[in-house]
Amino acid sequence: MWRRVALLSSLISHSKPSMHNQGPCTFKIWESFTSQSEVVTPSKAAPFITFVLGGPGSGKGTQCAKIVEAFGFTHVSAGDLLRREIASNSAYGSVILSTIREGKIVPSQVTVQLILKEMESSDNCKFLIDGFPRSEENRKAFEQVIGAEPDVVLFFDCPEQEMVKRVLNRNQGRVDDNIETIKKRLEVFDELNWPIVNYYTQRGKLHRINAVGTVDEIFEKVRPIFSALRSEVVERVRVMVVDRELDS
Ligand SMILES: Nc1ncnc2c1ncn2[C@@H]1O[C@H](COP(=O)(O)OP(=O)(O)O)[C@@H](O)[C@H]1O
Ligand SMILES: O=c1ccn([C@@H]2O[C@H](COP(=O)(O)OP(=O)(O)O)[C@@H](O)[C@H]2O)c(=O)[nH]1
Ligand SMILES: [Mg+2]
Repeated sequence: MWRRVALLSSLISHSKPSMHNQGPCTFKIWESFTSQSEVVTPSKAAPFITFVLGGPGSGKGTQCAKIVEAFGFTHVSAGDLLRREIASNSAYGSVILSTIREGKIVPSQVTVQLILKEMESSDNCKFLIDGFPRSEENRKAFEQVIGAEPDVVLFFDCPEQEMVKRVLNRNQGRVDDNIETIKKRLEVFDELNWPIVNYYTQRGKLHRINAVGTVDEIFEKVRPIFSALRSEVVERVRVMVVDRELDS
């Protein structure tokens, strides 16, 4: 059974009170992390979700900003949420920091809760989830909690050499933008990314984009994907609003 649940995000000790039932895109969350089902049936009244995959420095964040501007999605960067968690001195902060320093993957439970909390605090119905999932375990945890699969998955495919160059020039003061951590991140990416790519390819959801070229050249490959989806997104938003009105 579907039911609206008090938020998983409330499991995070410092989290603010839930904003669910406030925005037009309030959505239903699967009751627990422990659902046994592997493939979860998507709900019509679910937000429109795009996963944005790609190695470190492949241009995920840069392209997300362009998609937000052109198509009005809300950008949810998993990495930014984790860094915010570190900065806020939360209970998980030190574990997250050491995990990021080592180029490893933060436990799904933490990341999924942060993403859901961010989505639930938004009035929007269409989201870009940037830099997530980073493992099959991430993917399963998210899909079980939200009770749906993403609608679209973008994969920015970029040669390692180019990714390393971009990360080393990023200049955002990140603890993981150094050559030692980048090597580890690339190893982790190479080990864990391909099963996710294969899974969504089989499900007909994956768009592989060659991420070499200028930012604008790459966006011209991204734009038609979202242009083609426009009516589907509009319909989803309509269903979500009707659902909320019926619920209230
Ligand atoms: N197509 C591109 N060509 C050259 N540099 C880029 C391109 N796209 C992004 N960058 C730069 O590369 C760095 C990494 O980009 P970013 O969007 O942060 O990647 P990711 O989120 O995948 O790690 C940033 O400094 C960004 O300005
Ligand atoms: O779902 C996620 C997203 C990020 N990270 C951690 O946060 C780091 C930075 O992620 P971000 O997406 O910001 O890096 P980018 O790929 O954009 O360089 C990663 O290397 C991981 O250690 C994670 O564990 N799970
Ligand atoms: Mg990024």
